[in-house]
Amino acid sequence: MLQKLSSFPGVPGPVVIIVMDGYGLPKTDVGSAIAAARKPTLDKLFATCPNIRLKAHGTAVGMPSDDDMGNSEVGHNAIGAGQVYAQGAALVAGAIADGSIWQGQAWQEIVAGAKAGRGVLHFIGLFSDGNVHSHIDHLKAMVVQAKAEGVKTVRIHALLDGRDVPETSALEYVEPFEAFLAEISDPSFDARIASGGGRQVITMDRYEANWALVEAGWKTHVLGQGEQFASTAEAVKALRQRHPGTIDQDLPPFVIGANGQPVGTIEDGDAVVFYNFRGDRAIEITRAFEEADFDKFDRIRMPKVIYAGMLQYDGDLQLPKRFLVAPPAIKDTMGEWFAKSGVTQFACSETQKFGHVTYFWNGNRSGKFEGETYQEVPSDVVPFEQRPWMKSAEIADAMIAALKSGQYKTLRCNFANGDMVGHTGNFRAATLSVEAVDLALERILPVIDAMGGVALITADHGNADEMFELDKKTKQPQLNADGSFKAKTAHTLNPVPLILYDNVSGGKLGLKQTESAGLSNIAATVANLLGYEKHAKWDESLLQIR
Ligand SMILES: O=C(O)[C@@H](CO)OP(=O)(O)O
Ligand SMILES: [Mn+2]
Ligand SMILES: [Mn+2]
Repeated sequence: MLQKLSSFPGVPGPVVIIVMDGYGLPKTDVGSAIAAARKPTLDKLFATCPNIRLKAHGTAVGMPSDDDMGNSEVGHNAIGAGQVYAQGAALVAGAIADGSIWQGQAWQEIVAGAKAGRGVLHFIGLFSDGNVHSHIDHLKAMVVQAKAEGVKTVRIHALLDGRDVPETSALEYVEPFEAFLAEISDPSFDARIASGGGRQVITMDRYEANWALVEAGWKTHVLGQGEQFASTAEAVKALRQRHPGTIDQDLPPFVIGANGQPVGTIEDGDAVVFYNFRGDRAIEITRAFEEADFDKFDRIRMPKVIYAGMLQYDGDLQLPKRFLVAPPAIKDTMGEWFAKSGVTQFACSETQKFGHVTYFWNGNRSGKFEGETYQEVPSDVVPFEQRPWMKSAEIADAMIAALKSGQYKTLRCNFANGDMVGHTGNFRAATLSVEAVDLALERILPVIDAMGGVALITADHGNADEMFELDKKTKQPQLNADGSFKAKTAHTLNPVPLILYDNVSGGKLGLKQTESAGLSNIAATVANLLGYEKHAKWDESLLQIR
C-alpha cells in the first residue's frame, strides 16, 4: 500500500492523465503543425492553468545520449514507472561494447544452431540508426562477430525506415552497408541483404492492427516471394521511380535474387535474429516464428529455426523465449502500486496506441493489475493523413462514459493524432490532427469538473511540433529539388507540456518547474493528487500544495 499524505487528502474526484502522443513544445513556430492549428481549448489551458515543461528525450528517458529523440516506448515506460531505466537502445549498445552479448547463451545457441544446419544466419529488423526500434551498428557488430565465430552465410532482411530518420534516406544506409557486406565476404563467408521493404508495409505491425503486414513480411523474408532485384540499392531506386512521392516507410516489399532464385529464403535448420530491441512492432512476427498453433495467417511453410529476439519483448508472455540481451527490469510501476492501494484504473486508446497506455505503461507487461479496466477503440486501417482525426472522438466518448460511471479513481488515455499523422510528413493533416485532439479535450474536461476531478495533460515526446527539416543554422525549412519544404517524419528532441487542469482545489494546487523535470516525475505527481505519498523508487512529485 502507498502511504496516505498527511498534508493533502487528495482531490475529491478522479485523476485523469491525458497523453497527446507526439505533442512537443518547439523552439520556433516555423514548421510547427501545433502552432498552425486552431486549438482554443489548449490555448486557454496554457494561458490559465499551471503548466511546465518536461524532458522527454535522451538520458531523461533512459536513452544512450541526449542526441536521441524520445519515443513512445521509453516515454510511456517513464510515465508509468515513475523511474528512468537504461532502455533497450542503451542496454544493447552496452552489451556489444563490453562483449557480454557474445557470452550469452542465446547468441551462442544462435551461432551453434546456424552451424549445425546449412550454416545460415538471418537478421531481420529496422535498417537505420534511428535508435527507436533498432540501430544498424548493432547489426554490423553481429555480422562481424558471426564471421569471427565461423558462420558461413549471413542473410539480412532489411526494413526500410524513413520514420525515425529522414523520409527518403534509405540509400544512405543501404549503399554503405552493401559495400561493407561485399568487403567482409570472402570464399569462406557470404553476407548479403536478401529481402526488405518499407516498415509500414511489411512485418512491423503492432497491437494486431493489421496482420496482413506481417503476412506480407513472412512471404518476403521467409518464402522469398515477390519481385526480384539484383541488389537492395537497385530495388530502392527502381521502386522509388515506379512510385513517385512514396517515402521509405511505404516502399513495397522486394526480394534479392537472380533468375527467379531468391538468395535468402529461411529454411529448416537456419538461425534467425530479429534485431529490433523495441517490442511493440516485434511481437507479431515473433509469434509467427515461435507459435506452433499460429492462426493469424497461413504461413504456408513453417521453417524449424533457432529464433532469438534482440530483447524479450513481453515479460508476461515470455516472448520470445530466446533473447540476446535482458530487457530493463521495470518494477514498481504506478499501475502496480495503485492496484495494491485499491485505486481503480481505466486505460483507453485506439489500437495504434492501445499497448502504449497498457503494456508500455506497465513496464512492457501484457497482464493487467487488479482493478484495471482497459478499453481499445479499433483504429482505422488507412493512411492516417486521410483520417487525421483518427479515433479522437471515440476515445473522448469512452473516457466520458468511464468518468461518468464513477468507477475509476484514475483514468488515462492516449490520443495518437499528433504522432501518427506527424509521421506522415503531411503538414496540413497534422494541423487538423491537433485540432481534433483539441475538440476531444473540450468535451472531456467539463465532465472531469462535474466529477470533482483533475487532469494532467501531457505528451510522450514531440512530433507534430516539427514537420519540416530545418536548416541547423538559419532555422528555416530545407528545400526539396522542386522548391517545396522537406518534410520531417521523425520525433523531435523538444520538451513536452505538463498542464494541471484543476477546477476543484480553489487554486490550492500548482506545478513546480524544476531543472530536471521529466516524464518520470508524473507518477509521483499523480499519487499526490490522489492523496498518496509517492513510492520510494519514484522520482519526485512536481505537485505544489499551497
Ligand atoms: O511508429 C513507431 O513505431 C514509432 C516511431 O518509430 O513511434 P512511437 O514511438 O510514437 O510509437
Ligand atoms: Mn509516441
Ligand atoms: Mn511516433
